[in-house]
Amino acid sequence: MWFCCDQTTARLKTLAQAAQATAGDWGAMGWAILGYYGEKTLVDWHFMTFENSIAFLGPAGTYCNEAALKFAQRLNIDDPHLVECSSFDEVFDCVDEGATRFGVVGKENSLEGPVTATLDNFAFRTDSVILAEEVIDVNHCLVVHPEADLSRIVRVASHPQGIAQCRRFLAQNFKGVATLAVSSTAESARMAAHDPSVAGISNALAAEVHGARVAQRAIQDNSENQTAFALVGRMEDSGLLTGTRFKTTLALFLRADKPGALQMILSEFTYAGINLTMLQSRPTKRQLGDYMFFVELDGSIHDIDVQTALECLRLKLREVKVLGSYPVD
Ligand SMILES: O=C(O)C(=O)C[C@]1(C(=O)O)C=C[C@@H](O)C=C1
Repeated sequence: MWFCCDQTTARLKTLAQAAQATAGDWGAMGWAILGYYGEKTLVDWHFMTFENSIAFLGPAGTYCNEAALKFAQRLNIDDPHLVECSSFDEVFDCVDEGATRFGVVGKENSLEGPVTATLDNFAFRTDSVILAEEVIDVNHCLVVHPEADLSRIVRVASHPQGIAQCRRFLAQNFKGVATLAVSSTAESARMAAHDPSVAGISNALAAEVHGARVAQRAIQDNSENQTAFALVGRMEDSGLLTGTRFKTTLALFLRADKPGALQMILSEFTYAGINLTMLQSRPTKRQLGDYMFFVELDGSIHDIDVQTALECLRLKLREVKVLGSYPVD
């Protein structure tokens, strides 16, 4: 059921949550914003089925939204019920609390590296796992109010990753202008559409959805800018998607910090002939100087060589947590 209303997206979210609370056993209400035109919002209102629900970083038009639609296609979900969240933490909460079956979070960017907040969620907060990976091309635009004068911009807003990926452009074109970190790139487009003194960094779709104007395209420091997103879900759903190429992501916790600990880990992968695609150390959050490692490798936990390496590591480490073993195409 579609309808057009004169409510803001924030107010609609409150209404949708109230409807969900009263929906009871016969299913929750779901809704998706199809377009936002000034004060009017075109809404697709439906009964949400848990099976088709995907939480993503909103509002509409984020790169995460693009990834969620690609995952829906791979899952053969024709009418995904997309649930908008304001952070990746909230996406994890949706899946963990059973509000949605799936969630989509940023995992790694080709310019800025691993999304550490996502890795930390997997290592320390959630029992959900990575079910699949989808790589999205990131083409940032400078987006402004339709009547904005570029010389009067006093703030450039975006997701911290968006700002970091356009550092050179900002230094050359907005020297001395303050930057503002907001929850997503599309949120910065929404802000720009309402305030001529604020510019946003987002894709062209977000500008169109939220009523902003694209002032300049391709402003990222490197044209080869891509972000890998993870489909997050319960362990029971791993294996739902199949593919020809697999990756496995691990969180490795040492028994004790000692010389050669990292070399010992790496040598297990070398002996098993496994190619690593990412290595990241992160604080264990127990005490200063205490670190654990995230490792991503080519292969599946069903491969004999991966199983061999994991068995050896389990003998030597305090914990080997498999964050997911999933198809990448
Ligand atoms: O803000 C968005 O549009 C997002 O989907 C988040 C995100 C990220 O987490 O890195 C995704 C891609 C870009 O790298 C910038 C921001």
